[in-house]
Amino acid sequence: MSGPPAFLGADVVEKYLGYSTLIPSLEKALVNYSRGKEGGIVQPIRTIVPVAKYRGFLGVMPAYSAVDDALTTKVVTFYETKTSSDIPSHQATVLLFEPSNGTLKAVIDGKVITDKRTAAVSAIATKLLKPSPAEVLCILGSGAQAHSHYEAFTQQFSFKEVRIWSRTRENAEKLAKAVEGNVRVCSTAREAVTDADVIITATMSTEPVLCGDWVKPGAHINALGACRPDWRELDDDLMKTCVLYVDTREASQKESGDIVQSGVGSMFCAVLIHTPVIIVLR
Ligand SMILES: NC(=O)C1=CN([C@@H]2O[C@H](COP(=O)(O)OP(=O)(O)OC[C@H]3O[C@@H](n4cnc5c(N)ncnc54)[C@H](O)[C@@H]3O)[C@@H](O)[C@H]2O)C=CC1
Ligand SMILES: O=C([O-])C1=[NH+]CCC1
Repeated sequence: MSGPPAFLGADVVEKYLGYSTLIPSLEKALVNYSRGKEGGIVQPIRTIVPVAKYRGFLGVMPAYSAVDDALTTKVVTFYETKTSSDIPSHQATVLLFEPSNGTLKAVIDGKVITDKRTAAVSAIATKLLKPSPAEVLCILGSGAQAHSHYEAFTQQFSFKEVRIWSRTRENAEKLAKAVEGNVRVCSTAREAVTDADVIITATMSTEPVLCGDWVKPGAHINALGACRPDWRELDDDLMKTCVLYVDTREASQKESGDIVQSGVGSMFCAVLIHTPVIIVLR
């Protein structure tokens, strides 16, 4: 009889899950996922259970990778309004199983994984799609995803200027103080995105926070916040004049409010809308 599962807490995940290994692993996982059956990854569209009474959601995200021989499920909860400052809006746990017999091998903190894997996927897309030169980075939002994206993007790229906007200026200033490097806190989203080459929208907004006519043609946008069909970050103008890239066609057409509520088009700037990609732990 195998022993109890290992427990890997947030501090361990934070220590050992670095972008230098995470990004190449995710690049392989994304390629394998995109190859369909040949890629050997089974990752059905996640199940989301609304907890309407509390404006929350429970997400269950199973996956099996034949190439890694890894069987896992992430369980995530996320709430539109925080009940207390010390409980994050998003909490997650990853369960890792022995694929040959189903034994639970590890219980792993999923919050740090979620923060880092989402930023890593945005960085992978940005590496491929950003304009050249790309000198100005703008982040809309100041929460956990904004922070992880800041860390990943300032490690992976060298921007001359980084700007942050948040609906609560104080939170944007807190993030700017918490990170290394110069950050300009902007008073409006429009000020932050004007002439930006790479834009990250990482808010939990249900209405657009980024308008097409603010965006420089050719800019690259990583839009990750609107992961419910009735949430939005990007306005119709932007959605109808962009080249749209998604990591998961089926999931994005079901979950992304920016896609569900607006439809898609094609023009200059590239937008990555990504829904969950589970990382396969080695
Ligand atoms: N695409 C993906 O794979 C993932 C997407 N997400 C989504 O990304 C978003 C950000 O996640 P976290 O940073 O973890 O959340 P968080 O709670 O740490 O931060 C949320 C940010 O959004 C801002 N915000 C909330 N309501 C807003 C509104 N109405 N207008 C403008 N700003 C608003 C908050 O001020 C805060 O800066 C969420 O919508 C989350 O569901 C999170 C994880 C993965
Ligand atoms: O992938 C994920 O864990 C989530 N996507 C949106 C909320 C949480």
